[in-house]
Amino acid sequence: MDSWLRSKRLRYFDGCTRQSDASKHASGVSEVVGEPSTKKPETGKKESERKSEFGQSLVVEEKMGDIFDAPEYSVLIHACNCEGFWGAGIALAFKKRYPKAFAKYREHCNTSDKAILRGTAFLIPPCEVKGPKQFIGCVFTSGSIGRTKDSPTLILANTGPATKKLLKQVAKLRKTREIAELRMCQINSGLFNVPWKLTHAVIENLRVEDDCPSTITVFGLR
Ligand SMILES: Nc1ncnc2c1ncn2[C@@H]1O[C@H](COP(=O)(O)OP(=O)(O)OC[C@H]2O[C@H](OP(=O)(O)O)[C@H](O)[C@@H]2O)[C@@H](O)[C@H]1O
Repeated sequence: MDSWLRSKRLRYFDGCTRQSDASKHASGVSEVVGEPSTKKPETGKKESERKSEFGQSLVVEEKMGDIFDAPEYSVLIHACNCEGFWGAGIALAFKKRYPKAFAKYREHCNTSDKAILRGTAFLIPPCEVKGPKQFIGCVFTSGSIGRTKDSPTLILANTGPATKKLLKQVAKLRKTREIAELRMCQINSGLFNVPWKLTHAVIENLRVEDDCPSTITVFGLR
């Protein structure tokens, strides 16, 4: 693809920072993200080379394995609805492992304006009395669940802004807390029914501010 056109498209993604933007432009997103990324992973580049006056590109590293098998004080990221349910899939596994974090997530949903939750993020500090101490990173990629979940187009439009906001929250946290790893599951690819390669393309095309983590490791079971 013509590099100028490609850079315009990437800028379009990064520009969707509010739900209203995401909704407004959602119809154009599937065309962009439906195209498999031709961009080579930039893992070979030095961090300084990936940085520019516009921030840095995000590197997505993929590994096979269990997201929960992480060192303590890692950030574990998963996709959430805005209704306050972790009722199935990996969310249910989070709820069982981290019930107090679930209570914080539910309270956040219940006390927030649902109209603006989509495309945002919520970082929950370790709060369990028992079990491993982990930060839980919630990215709100769909308003609801089941048959009323958002369309794949809208979920993808929410994913970029939500991930960027989470990384910004991690950047702030890193100033005062030690963080071991940043782990994400293959968000949106199960119950939200969005092929992982489309979400992957959105995330790896993000540009983040220089103080944000520059690498996300995605753990998949297949
Ligand atoms: N231990 C593990 N380590 C690594 N990867 C693991 C894993 N266990 C499962 N996976 C994979 O993790 C991906 C996500 O798959 P999921 O279907 O769960 O999540 P999603 O992001 O599509 O959808 C979110 C909504 O699902 C929920 O349920 P409710 O809507 O509440 O009913 C929420 O509340 C949200 O709303 C799939 O690739 C799984 O193979």
